[in-house]
Amino acid sequence: MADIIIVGGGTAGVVLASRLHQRKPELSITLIEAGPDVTGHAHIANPAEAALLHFSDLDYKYMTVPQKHLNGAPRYNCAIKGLSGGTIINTGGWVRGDKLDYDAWARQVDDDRWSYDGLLTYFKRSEKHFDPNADPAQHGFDGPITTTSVTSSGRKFPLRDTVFNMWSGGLGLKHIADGNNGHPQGITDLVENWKDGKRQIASDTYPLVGVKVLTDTLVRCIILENKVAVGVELASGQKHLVRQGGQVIVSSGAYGTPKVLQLSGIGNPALLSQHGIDTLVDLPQVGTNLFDHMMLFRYWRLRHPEKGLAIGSPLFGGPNYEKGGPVDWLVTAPIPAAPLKVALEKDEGQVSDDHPLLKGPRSHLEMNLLYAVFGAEAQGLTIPMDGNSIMTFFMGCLPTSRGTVTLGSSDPVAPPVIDPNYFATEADKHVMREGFRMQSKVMFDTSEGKDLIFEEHTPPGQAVGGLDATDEQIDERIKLGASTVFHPGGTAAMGKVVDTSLKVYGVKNLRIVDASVIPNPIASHSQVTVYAIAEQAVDIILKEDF
Ligand SMILES: Cc1cc2nc3c(=O)[nH]c(=O)nc-3n(C[C@H](O)[C@H](O)[C@H](O)COP(=O)(O)OP(=O)(O)OC[C@H]3O[C@@H](n4cnc5c(N)ncnc54)[C@H](O)[C@@H]3O)c2cc1C
Repeated sequence: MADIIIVGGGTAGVVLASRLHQRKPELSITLIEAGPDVTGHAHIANPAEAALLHFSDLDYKYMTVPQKHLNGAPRYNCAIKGLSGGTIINTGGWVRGDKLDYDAWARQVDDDRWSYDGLLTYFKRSEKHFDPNADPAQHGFDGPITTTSVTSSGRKFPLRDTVFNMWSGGLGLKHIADGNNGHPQGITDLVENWKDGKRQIASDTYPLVGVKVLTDTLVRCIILENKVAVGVELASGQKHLVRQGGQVIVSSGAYGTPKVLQLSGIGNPALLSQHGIDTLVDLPQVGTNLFDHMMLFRYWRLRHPEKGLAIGSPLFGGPNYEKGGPVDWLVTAPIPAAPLKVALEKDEGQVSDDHPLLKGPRSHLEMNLLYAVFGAEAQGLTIPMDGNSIMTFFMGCLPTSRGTVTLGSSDPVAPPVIDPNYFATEADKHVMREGFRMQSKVMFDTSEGKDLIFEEHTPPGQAVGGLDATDEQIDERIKLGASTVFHPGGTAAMGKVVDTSLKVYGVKNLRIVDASVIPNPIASHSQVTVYAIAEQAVDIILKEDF
């Protein structure tokens, strides 16, 4: 019998298992992962090959239910089945986000361990920061995950200065030297967790030697005896038990964790009974509160592609170009509070100026410009990656739309029913329209943009997205083309499903450690937060229980 069983060997599960073993080798830890060990897989080391993993055997290939506010169309939501989880496919953006979001989280659950300062030790513990001269109060230099910036990798893209001037001239934003110190608003070098241009999956950076790892092993449910977790049952029917006083930790990701809980009889009785599952713990918030970041790509034809400005041109290439993404700058911006307040009031009734999304200013939008084109077919466009075009991206960082993850069946192999309810609120619509307009301004209304861009590739049947685009025209573009940034969270939220020590309410010896515990969206990409949650969980578990 194990001391600890971890369900899900993804990002959080691997960190937990590795660190718990490192800190207390006498603990017997079993890590159970539904997918395979991907060591040596052909398409993983090179980040540029991630596209080949989408819709592969490593992808759960989730589709959402038809999205009411996106023309009734479902959306593809990739999630990875394999030891190391999302780190097998993710884009490597290493983005800590905004201090204010973590501080709001801590205030909401009344526990400073989840504030920015409370998590800082763990942000630092996970990283080996690329700049040895960076502020040691903010950065770690001997953690497992090597980070790199555009500058530190030696990439020098031809449009670097032009694009900087577009963002700063168009939006009035300033350069910031460090975008990962909790104050990201401005224009900063993109930071990624590539090491010499290669992917670092969680199980490479956090070794699992000494941990009992079961791969290709799907957990059906947690075994509860009188509301105490005593082990897990596999889809095969086999059982794995923890010793008395041992612990089960669910780290199955924002889609997998609520599914495992619900299959275990922990959830909303009305929903569980639809699948013949007896409710053992009445916890209706399980699987609610799903949030996700939504984004829109836009595509732009270059005026002078012969200068070799983008991937596909034979002239685009240079020292170290393979060391990271074809991007220079990450841009984080607030939006004006007054019109956002009007939108929020349509959703929530009267709100005060102290509303969490108004006071700050908060980091509402993230944007960048890529010297590449991909994904255009989702908007009905055919744009070859031949160096003639580039693309931009913007993401609404603090969505207020909330959705659900529920069971479609009591069969553990069946996918969960995912309804992110994208674009449901007036506030989200307002923020996305602002993002669209900011990009139009940068591309059409700065001297650098006018020199650079010949025209936008407008999706068929859509109005040209010029400076005078109406709300309705922008909404149509978003309904057609918006998609996930693959940052689901919140489905076993702290304060709703788990307490601030990550313990499931109403159950003994059961914790959750993964993206599902984050109570509200963070203006970041989620891996930094997930690594920090797992690092902090190790301290909490060892202090409180072992
Ligand atoms: C395509 C893509 C691009 C991304 N890009 C970025 C990026 O650039 N930057 C960034 O910060 N973040 C990015 N992310 C998000 C980031 O990778 C995730 O937020 C993070 O990996 C989530 O970690 P997790 O531990 O919560 O879940 P996961 O890493 O998803 O791990 C969950 C694991 O649990 C396993 N599991 C589920 N159910 C069971 C079960 N019943 N039994 C056994 N095992 C089970 C799964 O197979 C999986 O391995 C991206 C994600 C994707 C999919």
